[in-house]
Amino acid sequence: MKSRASNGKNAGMPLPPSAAPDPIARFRDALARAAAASPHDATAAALATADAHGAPSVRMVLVKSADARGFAFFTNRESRKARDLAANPRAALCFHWPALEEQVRVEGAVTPLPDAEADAYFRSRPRESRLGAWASRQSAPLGDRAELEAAVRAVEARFPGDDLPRPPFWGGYLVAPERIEFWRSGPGRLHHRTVYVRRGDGWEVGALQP
Ligand SMILES: Cc1cc2nc3c(=O)[nH]c(=O)nc-3n(C[C@H](O)[C@H](O)[C@H](O)COP(=O)(O)O)c2cc1C
Repeated sequence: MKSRASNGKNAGMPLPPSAAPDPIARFRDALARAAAASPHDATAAALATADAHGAPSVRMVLVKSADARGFAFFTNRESRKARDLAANPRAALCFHWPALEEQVRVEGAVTPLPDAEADAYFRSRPRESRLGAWASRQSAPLGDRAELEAAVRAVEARFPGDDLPRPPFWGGYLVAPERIEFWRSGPGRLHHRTVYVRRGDGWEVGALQP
């Protein structure tokens, strides 16, 4: 079977400036191109964490911002990923944009985002999502679905108005990148890989074999 990423669609296309000194700007450019190229949410990324014993786990998250500080996502702070991050505050993100035949990998240390930022983002979410955040003890075992629906009704009763505050167990995390790799497909699987490694205030840029 021919993989989507092997058809050399990007062959002959000018490479983005591989020596671009700012990988965050390059990421934002790629994200904008991905958002324009496909109806799928381009901010979706696989988030890999590891527990105290180094055992990895991975799941998708939506990366809500990427700037000089890092890549931000929001979640339940008692979830499995949050427990991993408490024990081992490092993570990796992987974005894949099939329409572009591009991938971006990010690795770095993780810190919780300030509560004020989590409050601001939580307020921007639809009421249903805010109710769900309150009702779900994310990653805990679920007896049956009715249990969850009852939890939603209990939250609705507790907060009848539109003013639904952020649950204390819900918040954001920031992955401060130490390494960012841009991959794009090339002909004959001779793909293009450019890696940026944090060096002090700047970035060291290099190429990797495909
Ligand atoms: C496309 C996509 C985006 C998701 N975004 C988030 C997110 O931003 N935050 C979150 O907590 N879970 C998100 N999820 C659910 C997670 O993948 C995961 O099921 C959940 O966070 C529990 O993971 P954990 O038990 O490893 O902590 C998303 C799932 C998908 C498929």
